[in-house]
This record gives sequence, structure tokens and C-alpha cells, in this order.
Amino acid sequence: MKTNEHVENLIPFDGELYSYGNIYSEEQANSMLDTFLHSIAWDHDQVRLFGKTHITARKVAWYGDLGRTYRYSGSLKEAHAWTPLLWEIKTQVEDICQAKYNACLLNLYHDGNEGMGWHADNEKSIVPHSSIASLSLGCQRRFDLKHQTRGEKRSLILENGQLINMKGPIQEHWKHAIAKSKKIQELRINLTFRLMI
Ligand SMILES: O=C(O)CCC(=O)C(=O)O
Ligand SMILES: [Fe+2]
Repeated sequence: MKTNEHVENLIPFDGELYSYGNIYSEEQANSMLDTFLHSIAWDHDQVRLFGKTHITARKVAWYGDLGRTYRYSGSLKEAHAWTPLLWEIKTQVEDICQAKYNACLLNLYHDGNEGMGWHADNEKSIVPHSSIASLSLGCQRRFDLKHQTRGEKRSLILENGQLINMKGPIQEHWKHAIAKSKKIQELRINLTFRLMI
């Protein structure tokens, strides 16, 4: 099993970013994608930007420990209870990342017209410097990072079944985004496991 000690930090300063490669086979990842596509309570996301509420084309869902509510982009969300598959993945990801999580945000990108703009996962409800593990399922997409003051940039292609881990002060100094691409016509689901206060 690859852990943080066995993989190199992909950013040069001000935080940690690790990739563990494809932790699931193509068949496993495809089957997970299919299960999530049909069994998750998908909802459109609402994002507040400069005081206005926007409804995203991308769909989201919150799962986690029972009875918890989370504040996320300006609104309160109640987490759905872990499904058996999500729980199984969560425990495997905890082993690999050597961290604990109590919530998972799922994102569904129908195709390359949907992405995620520059942001940091620095909400007050996230335990500061805690690990955020991100599992990609489905079609590959580019994940971009940029340092907020030094202009340093990094990009990686996230593949079907690939796990990455952001931790330390990364969310204070770097932003990340999923670039849109007209060429991409396939679907992708991303799971981010988080530790909420
Ligand atoms: O889809 C991804 O890989 C990124 C998701 C993300 O940054 C987030 O949910 O905060
Ligand atoms: Fe994020």
C-alpha cells in the first residue's frame, strides 16, 4: 500500500499534494461509477458569488456521519447517511491517506462543459490543515493548481480510479480548479473525503 511516506509531494511549498495513482482497477472504478450514478441523491449545487446565488449544471451530493449538517458555499447541508459502498471506499482511503474523514462531497460532471472554478477548500467548517482525499471515477480530467501570491502553477491529469490527497496549509496558499474542455463528452464523478468540525 502506498502511503504519504512513499509518494512525493507534488507541490514545491506551502502545502502537500500526493497522488497514489490508480487505487482501483478499471473494472472496479467503472462499477463504482455506475453504482453512484444510479443510487446517489444528486442535486444541483448553489454557489454564492458576489452576493448572487447561481445554480450549477454540475451536480453534487453530501454524505457523512449521521445527523451532521455542514455549511458549504453559504448554505447549510444535511448529510445523507453513508451508503455501504461509500463507507467501504472511505475506510480504504483512510488506510491509504492515514487520515480520518467524517464527510464526503460527491461531484458529477456530465461532460467537459462542466468544471469547477478556482477555489480553495478553506471553509471554516473544515478542520484546518486536515487531509482532503479526492477519488476520481470515469473520464479523465485536468486538475490545475496555482499559488495565490507566487503565481506558481501545477497540473495533473486525474484518471479513472486515481486517488490524490491535499493536506497541510495547501488550502491557505493554493487554489485548484477542474478546467472545462469542449472535447470531453464523457461523464466523471469525483468524491472528496473531508474532516468537518
Ligand atoms: O472534481 C475534482 O476533482 C475537484 C473537486 C473539488 O475541488 C471539490 O469538491 O472541492
Ligand atoms: Fe476543491
